[in-house]
Amino acid sequence: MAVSGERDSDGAGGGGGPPAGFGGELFRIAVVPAWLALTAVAVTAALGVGADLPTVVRYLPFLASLVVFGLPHGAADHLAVERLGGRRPLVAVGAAYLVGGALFLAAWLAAPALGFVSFVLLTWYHWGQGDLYVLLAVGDHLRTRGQRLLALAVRGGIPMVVPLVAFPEVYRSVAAATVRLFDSGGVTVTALDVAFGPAVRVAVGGGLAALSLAALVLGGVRGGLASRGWRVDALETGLLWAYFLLVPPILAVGLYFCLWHSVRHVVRLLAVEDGGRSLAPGRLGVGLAGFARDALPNTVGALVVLGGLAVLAPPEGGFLSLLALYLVLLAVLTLPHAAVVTWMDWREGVWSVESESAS
Ligand SMILES: CC1=C(/C=C/C(C)=C/C=C/C(C)=C/C=O)C(C)(C)CCC1
Ligand SMILES: [Fe+2]
Repeated sequence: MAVSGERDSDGAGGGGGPPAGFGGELFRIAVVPAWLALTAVAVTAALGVGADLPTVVRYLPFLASLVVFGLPHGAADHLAVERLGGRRPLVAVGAAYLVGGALFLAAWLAAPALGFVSFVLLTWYHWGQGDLYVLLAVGDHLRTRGQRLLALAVRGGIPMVVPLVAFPEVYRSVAAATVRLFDSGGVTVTALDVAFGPAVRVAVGGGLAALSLAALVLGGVRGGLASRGWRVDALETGLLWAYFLLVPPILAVGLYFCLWHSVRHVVRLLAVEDGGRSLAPGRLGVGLAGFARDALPNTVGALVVLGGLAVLAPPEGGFLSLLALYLVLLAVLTLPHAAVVTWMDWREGVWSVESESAS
């Protein structure tokens, strides 16, 4: 695996990578179950079963994410930094959350439409980096930094762009609801209207499709079509495209957030914690219980911040407006969380390649 092997003694930006054997455990625990779940939902949607799904069902994954995997997945960031040998983790991570979160909130207050766009771009980066780590753990077809950047762009882009291509009305209503929290006149959402028109949708959808193909062609050339990494990549890229094209987006993004992105991150944290011992068969329950304990205080803290946000930007009532409020919370938390994960990536050697001459 491209970033596997022993972690450097100081680990600083070195070619550490996921602990040995992590790829196999990650695959068994986090990767395959998510494939099965998302495939089942996509097939159900394709068959038209559940076309008239009650509204509440579409919102259920986001509701569940308040306590299961979603919101808690970032709540142990300070421990991850500590376990990877970062100095003064509580102070550093606490400051990142306070300063980063406050800055992002200020941006939402000053320019809500810009806040929404920045949030989508931030999620694009963060969900892309999450998948890049997993791809490096399960295979070795991403040999160069350029390929890794491309993989990040494709994997983060699918959940953010494909719903815009397939369900522009829902996308627009989510954007409008977040903007309305801060601007009751609703004037500023019209600034985004061009993004929901056919020209932009065809351009970004076509662009992402081209990037997806380019990433897979490059990966196939470098790693070989029979390599495990390439096969996983190709299967996941195809699955995610189909899933986000078919499944109503609030349901699709909510399920992806809980079952795909967050589960992968939690498994990464467990691997970092004890070199993957708690991922062994029969020990997972103990590992997950430990994670739940670690994440509990900050998850409760995040829920308190959600209450504070509700006072600052009162939702209108109704599921959409409540989701909008929750998305603002996620935005404010994701900026520092993505910064922490970027540090973890650097520490674990995600961007170090054996020889750039190979690129
Ligand atoms: C709900 C939803 C959207 C946005 C969701 C986002 C941006 C979620 C981000 C969550 C994060 C960053 C979680 C932490 O890892 C879209 C695509 C605009 C439209 C469809 C419905
Ligand atoms: Fe995350």
